[in-house]
Amino acid sequence: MFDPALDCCSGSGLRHYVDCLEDLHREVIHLGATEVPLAEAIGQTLAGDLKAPLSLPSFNNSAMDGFAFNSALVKDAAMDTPVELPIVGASIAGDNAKLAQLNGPQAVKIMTGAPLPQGADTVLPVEAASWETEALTFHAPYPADQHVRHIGQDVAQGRTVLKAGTLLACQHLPLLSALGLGKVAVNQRPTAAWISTGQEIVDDFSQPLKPGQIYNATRLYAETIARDLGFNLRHVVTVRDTPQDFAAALDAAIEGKPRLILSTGGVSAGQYDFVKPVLSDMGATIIFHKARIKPAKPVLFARLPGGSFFFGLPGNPISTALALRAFVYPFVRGLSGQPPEPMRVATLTRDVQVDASKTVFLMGRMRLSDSGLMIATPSKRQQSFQTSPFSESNAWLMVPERVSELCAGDQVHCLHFNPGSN
Ligand SMILES: Nc1nc2c(c(=O)[nH]1)N[C@H]1C(S)=C(S)[C@@H](COP(=O)(O)OP(=O)(O)OC[C@H]3O[C@@H](n4cnc5c(N)ncnc54)[C@H](O)[C@@H]3O)O[C@H]1N2
Ligand code: MOO
Repeated sequence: MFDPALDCCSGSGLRHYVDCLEDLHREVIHLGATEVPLAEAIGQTLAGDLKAPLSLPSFNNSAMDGFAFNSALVKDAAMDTPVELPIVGASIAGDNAKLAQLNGPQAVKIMTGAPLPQGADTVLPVEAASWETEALTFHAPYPADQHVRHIGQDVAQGRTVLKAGTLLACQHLPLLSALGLGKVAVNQRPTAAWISTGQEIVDDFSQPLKPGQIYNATRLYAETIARDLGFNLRHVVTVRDTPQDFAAALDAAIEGKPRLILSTGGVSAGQYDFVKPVLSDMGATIIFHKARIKPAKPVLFARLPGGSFFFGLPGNPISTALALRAFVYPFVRGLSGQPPEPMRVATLTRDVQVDASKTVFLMGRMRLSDSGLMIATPSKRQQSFQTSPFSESNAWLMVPERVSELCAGDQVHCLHFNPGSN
């Protein structure tokens, strides 16, 4: 007999998304900092403020190929009283012989980036100079401080150049490289193990499918998005969906002492949905199971006896992707010492109707309109087995509980698939 209280789709008795986020937040343990080579630090967050160990530039130097001299020497130059400065040498970038020094009325040839000789205060570009091999001739005064790049004009030594928590990206590399920072302290990223479950799942794409089999739609996605979601996937397996196979896979994963173990499938209500009983048998603490959301309703979060955290991601590919983005990512951010992610807001381009009994995440596309407004268009197809609308989308548009309809022009909160793409 149909019992509305047990109706899987009614949402009653399931945990509110916001309560799940609070549960996750409560379990967060800050993993601390680690020093990594600069190139590896990209995509990670700084553990502390980064101070400049040297000034940039670290010496006064020329911004042009030309001649360096002291402007006071030519202050009285005029057409009928020209001033000649003998050219006594050259300052070349990287030539660390002796820093050229000017003694009295002299000039030196100087190359872009070469140190400004002592006694010089200005640079005349070669195209603007009247010169022969031996001397420069001035028929007019020339101002001080032309084409000179001063010590610290980019960065002063000791200055905080990047704040703790900054997500390091490629644009930081020229600065950090110029400062010679070969290693930087970043917040540790959690390590993770991934267990795909299901006897129907085939990982080898060269293998023709037998009746009832399907290719693994989420393993490669997980392996690839892990970096952007802030964790290092170290151990990846696919196992049959029996309690014994899953328990063995879990034991093997635990041996590697990952901070996170993520599995797909087996968390719903069917007879093969063995994840929760296996976890309970091994003494895990189930922190939540099933949320008032769509998709990914059966998502499960637990603490394992050895100290790892476990996420049971629902097996439908789109549910797996949502659970990774909306549950695993906020937790990983916390582990890595980052504050909660501010959600982005966009203007809907069309009306949507949703089930108001749950928080609904819609696949869609966010983009800047021609007028510079962030707009979001939900896909017309939203089923959790549908990988093709997902492939056309770049964000989840979140419609909170108790909202059954949003209209074109309304604001909607969005989670970009790739959190680093802001
Ligand atoms: N009676 C009920 N049935 C279902 C409920 C429910 O509440 N009552 N919830 C549905 C919802 S919602 C979801 S989501 C799924 C989640 O199920 P499981 O996590 O237990 O996952 P499976 O049953 O193992 O698989 C579901 C579906 O996804 C396919 N799958 C699994 N892994 C992969 C993979 N790596 N690549 C591609 N496809 C995958 C699997 O073949 C199934 O079709 O349960 C609903 N059922
Ligand atoms: O939550 Mo399931 O993800 O609706 O298909």
